[in-house]
Amino acid sequence: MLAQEAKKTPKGPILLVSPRGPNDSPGLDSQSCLLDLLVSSRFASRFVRQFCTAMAGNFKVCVVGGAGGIGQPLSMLMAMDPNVSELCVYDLTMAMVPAEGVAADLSHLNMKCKVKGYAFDKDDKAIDKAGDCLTGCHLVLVPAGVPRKPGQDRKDLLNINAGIAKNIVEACAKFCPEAVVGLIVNPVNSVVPAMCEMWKKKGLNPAKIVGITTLDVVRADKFVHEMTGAPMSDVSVPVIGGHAGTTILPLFSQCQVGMTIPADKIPDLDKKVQDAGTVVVAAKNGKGSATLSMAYAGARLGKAVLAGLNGEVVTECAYVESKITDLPYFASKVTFGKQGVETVHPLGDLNDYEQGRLKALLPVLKEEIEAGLDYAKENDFA
Ligand SMILES: NC(=O)c1ccc[n+]([C@@H]2O[C@H](COP(=O)([O-])OP(=O)(O)OC[C@H]3O[C@@H](n4cnc5c(N)ncnc54)[C@H](O)[C@@H]3O)[C@@H](O)[C@H]2O)c1
Ligand SMILES: O=C(O)C[C@H](O)C(=O)O
Repeated sequence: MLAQEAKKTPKGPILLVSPRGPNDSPGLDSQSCLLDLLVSSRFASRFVRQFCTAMAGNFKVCVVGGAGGIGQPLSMLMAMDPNVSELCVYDLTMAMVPAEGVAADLSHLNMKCKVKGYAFDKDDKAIDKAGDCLTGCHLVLVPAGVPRKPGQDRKDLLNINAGIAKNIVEACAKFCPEAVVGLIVNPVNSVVPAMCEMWKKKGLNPAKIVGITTLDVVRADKFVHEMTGAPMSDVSVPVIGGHAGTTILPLFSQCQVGMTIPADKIPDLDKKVQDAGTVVVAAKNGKGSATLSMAYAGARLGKAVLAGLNGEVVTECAYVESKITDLPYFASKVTFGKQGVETVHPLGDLNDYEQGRLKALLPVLKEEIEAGLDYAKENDFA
C-alpha cells in the first residue's frame, strides 16, 4: 500500500489524500481538508485565493520545444500554475512560430508569471547559448523532438531525438544541475535511460530525470470512465512499464472502478490504452502526434513536480531509474518531493492477467532500455 497518494479533484488542483492511518484506512490530511472545505464554501472564495497565493511557490520553469505542437499549450498551462513565477519558452529559430512570439502572447495572461522567449539556430549547441534561459530553472520540460508519422514506431525516432535531447540535457547539466528535467521526447523508453546515464556520468542526481508517461494514465482513466460511467474523479488507474506498445501496462485491478470491469473486457481495454497514441498519429495523417492531450498530461506532471518542490507530497506515475523490477528503468507510481523523485513505489498486487502482461513486457522494455544505455556508452555530455 502506498504511504501517500495525490487525488485530482474536479476543481483542478492536486490535493493531498492520506497519509493513510496505521490500519491503511484512507483519510484526508488536515491541509487538504481545509482546502476542500474552503473551496466548497462560496463566501470564502476570496480568502481561498489569498490563502493559495500565500502558499504558492516561485519557481522558474523552461519548456524546451516551447513553440511546438505540445510546447505551446504546455507553456500556457505552466504559465497558469500559481507556483510558476518565471517561464522560459525555448525553441529553434526555424520553429513554426518564433519562441519570442509565443512568449509575448503568453505574457499577457493575467497571471503572476513573467514569460520570456529564447530562439537558437539549429546548429547552435545549447551548452554554448542557453545559459541565460536555463540558469536558475527548477523544472525543465522537454517536448522538443520529432513526432512520428503513420507507420513509424516510437523507436524509429531514437537516432534523431536522442541527439536533440542530448543537446538540451547536457546544457541542463551545466546551467541548472539541480533542476528536475521532465522528458516528453520519444522514444521515452530509450531516451530517458540514455540521458539519465550521461547525467550520472557527470556525477549528478538521477532523481532529477523523469520520463513523462502521464498521458497513458490520462487515457486509461478516460477510457474507464467512458466504459463504466463512473465519475472521472473516482477513476485513477496506475499505468506501469514504459511508454510504447505492449510496454504500457494499465493496472485496472488497482483502481476501485477499474476492478468492476468484467475480466473478458480487459484485454481490449488494455489494447486501447496501448494503441491510443497510434490512433492519434493515424488521425492526424502525417501532421504529427498527440499534442493537446500531451500538453494537458505534461502540465499535470509538471505541476506535481513543482508541488513536490514546494513541500507538498504528490504521487504520479512516471518512468524513472528504478529498482522495483529487474530492469534499471521502469514506470510506476512515484512520489515527488523537494529533491525531485523522492520515492519509487513498488508495483503492488497484480492479478493473473496483469502478471502475464508484465512477464511478456519485460524483455521488450529491456531491449529498448539497452538501446538507450548503448547510446550513453558511446556519448558523453560536454
Ligand atoms: N511522452 C509522451 O507521452 C509523448 C506524447 C506525445 C508526443 N511525444 C513526443 O514529443 C515530441 C514533440 O512532439 P510535438 O508534436 O510537439 O512536435 P513538434 O514538431 O510540433 O514540436 C517540437 C518542437 O521542438 C523544437 N526543437 C527541435 N529540436 C530542438 C532543439 N534542439 N532545441 C530546442 N527545440 C527544438 C522544434 O523546433 C519544435 O518547435 C516528439 O518526440 C513526440 O514523439 C511524447
Ligand atoms: O504516439 C506517439 O508517437 C506520441 C505519444 O507517444 C503518444 O502516446 O501519443
